[in-house]
Amino acid sequence: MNKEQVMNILKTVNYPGFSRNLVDFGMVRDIEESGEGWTIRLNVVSKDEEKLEALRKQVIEALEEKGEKAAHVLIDTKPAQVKGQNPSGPAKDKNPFDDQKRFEYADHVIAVASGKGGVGKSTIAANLAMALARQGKSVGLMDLDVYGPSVPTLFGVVQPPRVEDEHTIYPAEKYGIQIMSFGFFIEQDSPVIWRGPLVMKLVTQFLNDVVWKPMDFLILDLPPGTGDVQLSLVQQLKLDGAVIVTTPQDLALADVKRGANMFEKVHTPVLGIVENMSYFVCPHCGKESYIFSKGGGDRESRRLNVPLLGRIPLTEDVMNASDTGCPIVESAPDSEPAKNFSEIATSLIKMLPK
Ligand SMILES: Nc1ncnc2c1ncn2[C@@H]1O[C@H](COP(=O)(O)OP(=O)(O)OP(=O)(O)O)[C@@H](O)[C@H]1O
Repeated sequence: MNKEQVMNILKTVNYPGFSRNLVDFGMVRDIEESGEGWTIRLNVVSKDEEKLEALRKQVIEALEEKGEKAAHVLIDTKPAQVKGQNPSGPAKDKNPFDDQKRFEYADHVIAVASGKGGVGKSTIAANLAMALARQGKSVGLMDLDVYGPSVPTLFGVVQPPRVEDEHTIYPAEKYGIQIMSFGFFIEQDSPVIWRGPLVMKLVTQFLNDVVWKPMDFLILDLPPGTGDVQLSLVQQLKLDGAVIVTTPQDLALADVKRGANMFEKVHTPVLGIVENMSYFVCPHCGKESYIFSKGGGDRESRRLNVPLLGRIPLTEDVMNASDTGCPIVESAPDSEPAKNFSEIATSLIKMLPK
């Protein structure tokens, strides 16, 4: 057997919890043969000894199944050196955000964020992408919500991205939007704790190894919250700005401030706030009720001195549209929520001229 054939065997070994193999993840560093058998060197950034041991076992078993012997499976757990990076690390007095890279395939990159989960961030990101597309913009949507990647469901994507090799991945496409999502690569019931070490690797791949068509806007659906994961994600590339999604309750609004602070740390302007589930529209009589509270988004936007880009009502139709894989902007473009999304898109286009 030669190295290429061993590499093919390693392609059958998925990283625990993921539907992607070690080779596609770029974890295989070296394959060598000695009199004793094969020595496989992997690079896996993880401190979870139990998982690393399970991985070693999987590699050994996969080789044995094909009649080959693995003499050593060596796993380097230090982060791999990124090409072109100074090996001694950044100079002490340098601002780390000076290294943020511009994403070369999009004129503008906008992050959609929320201080906490469940406020409808992904619904907003998906409909915003659609609303921009309906105004003639070419759009990509990158779902980086490692905890609950929902973009494939929101768009009803059945055909996942085509992975030609480790460095050639074609994004999925639906309603003219280019789509990449953690959801295409993560097994649904895999423990969240296993996902952490791979987040940055996937983001790097989404940015460098995906064959994107040039686009006007790239929308990032960030994971909810304002912790380290979010911070390191937005550190990866230069954003034009962020849209913070909130609901009108005071508690959710407190998170808006945290979100704004996070973006300030990475020198990213907050383009505005979107208040979701602002009011309830009765499906029978059309009456509007402010079931949470009224005017919270408005107050918060004035306090932070950023625009309130728009309010989206809580309606059955918004939810049903998402559940059936066709965002409301596409399924009912004349509906009130769709019109509100369209106004938000118009504001963003004005804020970010070509
Ligand atoms: N304006 C709305 N009207 C009715 N339902 C909505 C609205 N916005 C979001 N939803 C529903 O609320 C649920 C949560 O929405 P979504 O997944 O977009 O939230 P999220 O903030 O991205 O959540 P996560 O914590 O998973 O990131 C979904 O079932 C969605 O259809």
